[in-house]
Amino acid sequence: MAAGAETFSLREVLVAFTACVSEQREVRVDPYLAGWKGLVRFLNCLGTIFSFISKDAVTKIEIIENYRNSDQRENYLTVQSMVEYELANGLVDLQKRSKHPDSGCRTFLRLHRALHWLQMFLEGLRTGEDNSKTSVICSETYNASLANYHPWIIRKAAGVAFCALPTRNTFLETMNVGTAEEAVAMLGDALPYICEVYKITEELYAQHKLLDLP
Ligand SMILES: CCCCCCCC/C=C\CCCCCCCC(=O)N[C@@H](COP(=O)(O)O)[C@H](O)/C=C/CCCCCCCCCCCCC
Repeated sequence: MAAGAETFSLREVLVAFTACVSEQREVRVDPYLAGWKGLVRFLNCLGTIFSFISKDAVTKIEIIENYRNSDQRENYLTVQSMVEYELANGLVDLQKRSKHPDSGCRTFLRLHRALHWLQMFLEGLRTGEDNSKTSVICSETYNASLANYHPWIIRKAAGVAFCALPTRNTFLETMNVGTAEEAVAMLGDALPYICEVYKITEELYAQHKLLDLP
C-alpha cells in the first residue's frame, strides 16, 4: 500500500454519499463529487498501476467542479437542475461529440456508470468470504457493468491492474474504520444510500433519454 493510505476514511466517503439525496429526491452535485474525490484518494493509495483510472476520474470530477465554480453554478447544484439547464440551452451533444464534448450531462453519466460498478463491488466485498480475492470481486463486477462501455485496451489494462489488489480483509482494514467486520457493517449501512443515488439518477437519465450520451 503506498503512502497516504492513512488519509483515506471510508466513513467520510460514505457520509458524502449519504448526503447526496435531498428531501425533494434530487441528487446534490457537491457531496457526490466529494464522495468520488475520497474514492480517488483511496485508489491512489493502491499504487501507480491504478493511476490511469484515477486520472480519468479526476478529469471528470474537475469538469463538473468547473461548472460548479462558474457563473452558472446554481444550475449545477443538483443533477436535476443540470439536466434541465443543459437540455433547455442546447448544451448537450446527443448524437456525437462535437460542439459540447464535455457537457455536465455526459461527464456525470460516466461517473454514474462507475457508481453502478462501485455499488456492485462494495456489495461483493460486504458479502464475500473472509479469504475471497478482491481482484476476483473487482473483475466480476467490472465485467458485469462498466466494462460494457470500455474499449478492449481499457478492459485489458483494468484487468491487469485488478491483479494488484490486496486480499479482501487487508482491503477492508485499510479503510480506517477499525476491523474488517466493522468495515463490513459500515458498508451495510451505507450501501442503501449509494443505491438510492444511483436509482434516482438512472431514472432521470432514462426519462430524458440520456443514457447513451456519446
Ligand atoms: C469504499 C472504498 C472501496 C472502494 C474503492 C474504490 C475506489 C475506486 C475509485 C475510483 C474509481 C474510478 C472510477 C473511474 C471512472 C471511469 C469513468 C469512465 O468510464 N471513463 C471511460 C470513458 O470516458 P470517456 O472516454 O467517454 O470520456 C474512460 O475511457 C476510462 C478510462 C480509465 C479506465 C477506467 C477503468 C475503471 C475500472 C473500475 C475501477 C476499478 C478500481 C479498482 C480499485 C478497487
